[in-house]
Amino acid sequence: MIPRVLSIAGTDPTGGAGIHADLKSIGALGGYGMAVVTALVAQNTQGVRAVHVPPVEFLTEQLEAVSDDVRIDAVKLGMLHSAPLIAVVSDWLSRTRPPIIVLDPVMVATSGDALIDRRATDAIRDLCTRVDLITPNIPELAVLAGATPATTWDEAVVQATGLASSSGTTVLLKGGHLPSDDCPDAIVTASGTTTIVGRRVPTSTTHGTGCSLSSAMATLAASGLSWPDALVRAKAWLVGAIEHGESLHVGHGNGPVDHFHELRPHLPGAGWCDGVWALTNDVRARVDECEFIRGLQDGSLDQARFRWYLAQDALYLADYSRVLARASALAPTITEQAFWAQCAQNALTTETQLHRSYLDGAVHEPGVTTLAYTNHLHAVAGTGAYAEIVAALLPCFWLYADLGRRMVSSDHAAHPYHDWLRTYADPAFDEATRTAIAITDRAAQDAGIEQRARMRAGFERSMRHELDFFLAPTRRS
Ligand SMILES: Nc1ncnc2c1ncn2[C@@H]1O[C@H](COP(=O)(O)OP(=O)(O)O)[C@@H](O)[C@H]1O
Ligand SMILES: Cc1ncc(COP(=O)(O)O)c(N)n1
Repeated sequence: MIPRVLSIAGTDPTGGAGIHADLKSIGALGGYGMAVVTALVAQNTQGVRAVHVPPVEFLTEQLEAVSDDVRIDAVKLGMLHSAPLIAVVSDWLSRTRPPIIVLDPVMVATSGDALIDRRATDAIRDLCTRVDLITPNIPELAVLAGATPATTWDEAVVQATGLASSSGTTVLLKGGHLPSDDCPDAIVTASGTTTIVGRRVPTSTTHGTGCSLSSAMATLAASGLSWPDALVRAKAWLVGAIEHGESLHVGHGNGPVDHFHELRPHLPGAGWCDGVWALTNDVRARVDECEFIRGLQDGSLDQARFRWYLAQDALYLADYSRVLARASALAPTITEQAFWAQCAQNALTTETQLHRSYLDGAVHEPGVTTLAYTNHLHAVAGTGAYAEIVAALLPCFWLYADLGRRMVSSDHAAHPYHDWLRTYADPAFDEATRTAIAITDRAAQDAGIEQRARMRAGFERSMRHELDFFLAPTRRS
């Protein structure tokens, strides 16, 4: 039988928490999801902006529309914003008596914003006595236990045991908020504790984890699993969802988890590069605005500044070529090895030839900006894996191809920077950039979460060095 699970909760228009997370979790664990909305929340991965609570009579209408028609196997209770809403839900629960009720006593969002009003806390405490499982996080447990937030797992177990005794129900104690390297959870009753160990994923994509876990527990219990067995399954699923959250590229704050990661092993992990490219939009907007780029485009750039830039760029390219050669040395296939070797060669010939035609072979010293960028690339090449090296190399391809494509409309045969503009608008350069992106996407797909975090850091750092490189000619540093 497919369990019919009803979430009674608030909304999250970005789809990561509240009823949206609940419906995804219920579906991911094999249930049929339904939802009654308690509150409309204008929120995203960065925080809560506003909460609108429809009249309580309408909450009753929604609840009855479901229970008049559908046999409900489990209910998950999420954000219950105020005491009158809790009274309506409580009354409906007494009348319909669903076989399984899980209460996630949502009080504060991961962003730190309050999600219930103060008077609702007492009503939640009362509701705890009427459900089968309560899933508080550490701060919520402290409120319900009338204590200060636990700072150790043992202290949290004591508080959870007290809550289980006083409410006469089972508590799912969650270790997410404790400052430890692991991330245990436990099923706690007045008579004992079953701890399920878990590893902590080093990520900020944890928006909606509490919502997701509680609805997963409701679904698994409705499928016949005991609370400890349900927790073992839910936790294995959730840790994977947390690990895959970053590849969704949703939002700039605490991103959501990937509820359906178990459905996707067959799909290519395309899109990693698009995600990090979008994360650097602000840096590239500053590149577009800088005096150097504007002058290059309309031809008004001072020739001396351009020559200074080219001298630095020639020095940069000599080092860039060495790092491209390192990517070639580490490439997993002959095709990729040949691609990077060709790029290393191109950096030394085509582009430095262009420079020689402007620079008359004069010798120059690298500026601090040039050194900072090449030091970064050499550092990645020295210690990083292939995936990290290609991610750090990519901004130089992509930014120039993007600029070349957009600036070509200003080019003409008599443009003072015609050669420069033509080089980067060359379709062959665009093609090489697309290959570099495809290689980096594939490398990201094979990388683990920590390596992807390093790839992202290296990509972002290279992009900031690109911006500095365009700012440097104006400062001559
Ligand atoms: N970084 C993380 N790595 C692995 N599991 C985590 C991480 N953060 C939270 N969890 C798990 O997510 C679930 C929700 O935990 P928690 O953050 O404590 O609650 P809430 O989301 O309600 O604040 C728990 O199972 C917890 O162990
Ligand atoms: C509508 C709603 N309900 C709950 C949460 C808590 O989210 P989390 O699971 O991250 O604590 C939220 N942000 N929004």
